[in-house]
Amino acid sequence: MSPFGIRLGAAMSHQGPVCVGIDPHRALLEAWGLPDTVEGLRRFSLTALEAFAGHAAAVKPQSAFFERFGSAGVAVLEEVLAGLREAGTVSLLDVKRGDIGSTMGAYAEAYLSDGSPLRADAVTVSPYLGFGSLDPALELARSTGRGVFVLAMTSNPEGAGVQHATWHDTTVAGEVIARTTRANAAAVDAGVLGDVGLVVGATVGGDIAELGLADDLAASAAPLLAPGFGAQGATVADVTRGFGAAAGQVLLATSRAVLQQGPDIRSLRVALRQAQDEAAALRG
Ligand SMILES: O=C(O)c1cc(=O)[nH]c(=O)n1[C@@H]1O[C@H](COP(=O)(O)O)[C@@H](O)[C@H]1O
Repeated sequence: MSPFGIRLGAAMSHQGPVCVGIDPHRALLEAWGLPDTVEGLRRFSLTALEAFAGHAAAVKPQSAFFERFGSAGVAVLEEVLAGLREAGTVSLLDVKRGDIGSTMGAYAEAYLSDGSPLRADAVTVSPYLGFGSLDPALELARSTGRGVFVLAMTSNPEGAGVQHATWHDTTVAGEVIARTTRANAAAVDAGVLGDVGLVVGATVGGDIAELGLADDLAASAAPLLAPGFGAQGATVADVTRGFGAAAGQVLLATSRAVLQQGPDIRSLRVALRQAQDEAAALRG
């Protein structure tokens, strides 16, 4: 399998830089006329899979909405991940895991090893136990052609209290970006997207400018997963303004704004296409 960054970069060029989420909220199940049960979850998820697989650069199931139903819900998540693999669509599993290194190794095996039923092309990880605690995930991802997305500047307003904090003359977010740049050294030299991505909310463009981090983001070779587009209010213009030189690395993430158009598959695809048309402006 070629490296994750290369595969994602190709998919973004081919389909447009949009990652569509599969977030089976209780309210969305209801809006789709489905019961809030495992069977409702399965019908929702397989409909979304059919609508999006092969039509988006990446699809991002949010684990919490599946875990809510216990092991039967996790089995549906496995089914979705297998469907994405079969379709050749990049899967980003949103689990935001982070733990001490030895336990992080077990999370890495769960999501990034070749034999695991929950394997995805990439997972979201949290660096707040120290960036170095993520090493087992970074190493396994690299060796299996997979990737990770490290939380750097999240889309929620509460994130700034931690992420803008200063430590040894740098902000926590700045340190996460610097460590990611080092982890992506080979990709930086080659001028391609690396296997270590960053999560930078589409809503935080103003903060990026204020903290002076746009050039650092651009130099990191990190694909930038940018949630907050659509339901959380961010627009492509916000991203273009705030991300500056890094806008070309952005993979816009959107879940509810598209899913609200279901359950009709054609309507889901139209909403996805609309997001992709808007996002095209990011690539110049
Ligand atoms: O890692 C994420 O995907 C993520 C990071 C972040 O900073 N903000 C954020 O909203 N997300 C996720 O992105 C999705 C956004 O969903 P919508 O607001 O419905 O588009 C949800 O699955 C969130 O958990």
